[in-house]
Amino acid sequence: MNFLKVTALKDKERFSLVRIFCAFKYAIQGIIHALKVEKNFQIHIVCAIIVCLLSIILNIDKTEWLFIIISIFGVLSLELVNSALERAVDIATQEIEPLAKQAKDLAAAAVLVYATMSVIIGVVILGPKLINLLF
Ligand SMILES: Nc1ncnc2c1ncn2[C@@H]1O[C@H](COP(=O)(O)OP(=O)(O)OP(=O)(O)O)[C@@H](O)[C@H]1O
Repeated sequence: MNFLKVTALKDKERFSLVRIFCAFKYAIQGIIHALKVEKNFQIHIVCAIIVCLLSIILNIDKTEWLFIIISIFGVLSLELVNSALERAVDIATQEIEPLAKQAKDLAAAAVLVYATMSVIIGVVILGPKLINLLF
């Protein structure tokens, strides 16, 4: 192991507020980038805002809020991972590759599975209250 690698390793092990701040800054840059260019992420954000507004109007309780929050943040996180994986695959190959297709389809499937669960949670929590309000 050369000197630079040892120094980098030591630096990583050392508690550093600057390093934590930088990691936070890069993560925020990732979110801003996704907000600007990722259509699916933008759609999920709009859906999340609508669900939150409905939840406030329908006055859901604390436990219901926890389920809604876990659903929203879970979908958003998976969407970000999906976008990252798409980029990683695109860097790995520009060719049409069965493995590249599988990697992207599997990542998209992960979002779909979690989003389906989130819709079910939303319907179970908000559905009856919405029906009561409207009829
Ligand atoms: N290199 C590749 N080889 C084979 N199939 C690919 C490859 N790249 C993409 N695909 C297929 O095309 C689909 C769409 O890929 P793309 O990179 O456009 O992502 P996307 O699903 O459009 O994502 P987003 O809309 O979030 O950008 C993938 O799910 C996959 O099935």
